[in-house]
Amino acid sequence: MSLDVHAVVEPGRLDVRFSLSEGETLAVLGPNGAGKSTLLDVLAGLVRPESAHVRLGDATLVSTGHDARDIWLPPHSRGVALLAQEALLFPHLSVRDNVAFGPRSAGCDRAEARRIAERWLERVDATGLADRRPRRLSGGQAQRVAVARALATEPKLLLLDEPFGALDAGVAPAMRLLLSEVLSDRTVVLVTHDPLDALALADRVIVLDGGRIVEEGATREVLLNPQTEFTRLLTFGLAAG
Ligand SMILES: Nc1ncnc2c1ncn2[C@@H]1O[C@H](COP(=O)(O)OP(=O)(O)OP(=O)(O)O)[C@@H](O)[C@H]1O
Repeated sequence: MSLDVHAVVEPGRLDVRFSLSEGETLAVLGPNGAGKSTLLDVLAGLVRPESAHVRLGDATLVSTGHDARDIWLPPHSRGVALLAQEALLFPHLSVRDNVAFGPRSAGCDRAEARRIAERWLERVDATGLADRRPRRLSGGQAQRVAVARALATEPKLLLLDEPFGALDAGVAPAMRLLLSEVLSDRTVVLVTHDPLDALALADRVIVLDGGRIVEEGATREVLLNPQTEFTRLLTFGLAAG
């Protein structure tokens, strides 16, 4: 689904306008406090902007501050899934039931939800983990299950918040490869501190600072021709590769 965003949250916290075509991945970069998480929270429905117009495909998710007819879709009605830094699996459910939870909540019967869960566990190479409880998973395994859980709901928009942030450096490349496979043709907003994530996964990049977009464009264009000090430092050495 295409995404059109105009959102203003508190003075200086966020003031952005951008569009994303169906099937594109957008990486959001920026220094600490730039507004990256606030942007994801607005899209997920966890923060109410003062003024905003957010459309996902044909659906208006938020329209506030424009006229008397405010629209505010609650998080569960948006078709938006958020994958956070920590896997945040339900500890009392097996891996299979964690992944089946979304399809069940969306109205699938038990057998259908189980089939969907098993298909997604296979996609993320976690079939052998299906009967385990989350406490018996490594960080990398838990994050793969979290990817399956997020995608099993067939979200129209997937939000990724530092998806490798809590993983050991040795595990991150395998996760990056997995995501590059399962994210193709999906509409995705990815917050990251790592330019390699952007290069591997994103079609386009925006750089935020002080809540505003200070650079935007095709991934390579932005990363190889940095216009701000932040991006210059972040990508130092990339051009040589
Ligand atoms: N719950 C909140 N209420 C009010 N202001 C907040 C809240 N959370 C964050 N802020 C402020 O909003 C601004 C943007 O913060 P945000 O967490 O979105 O930045 P970020 O780019 O995600 O940073 P980081 O990389 O450190 O996670 C900051 O000035 C921050 O202090």
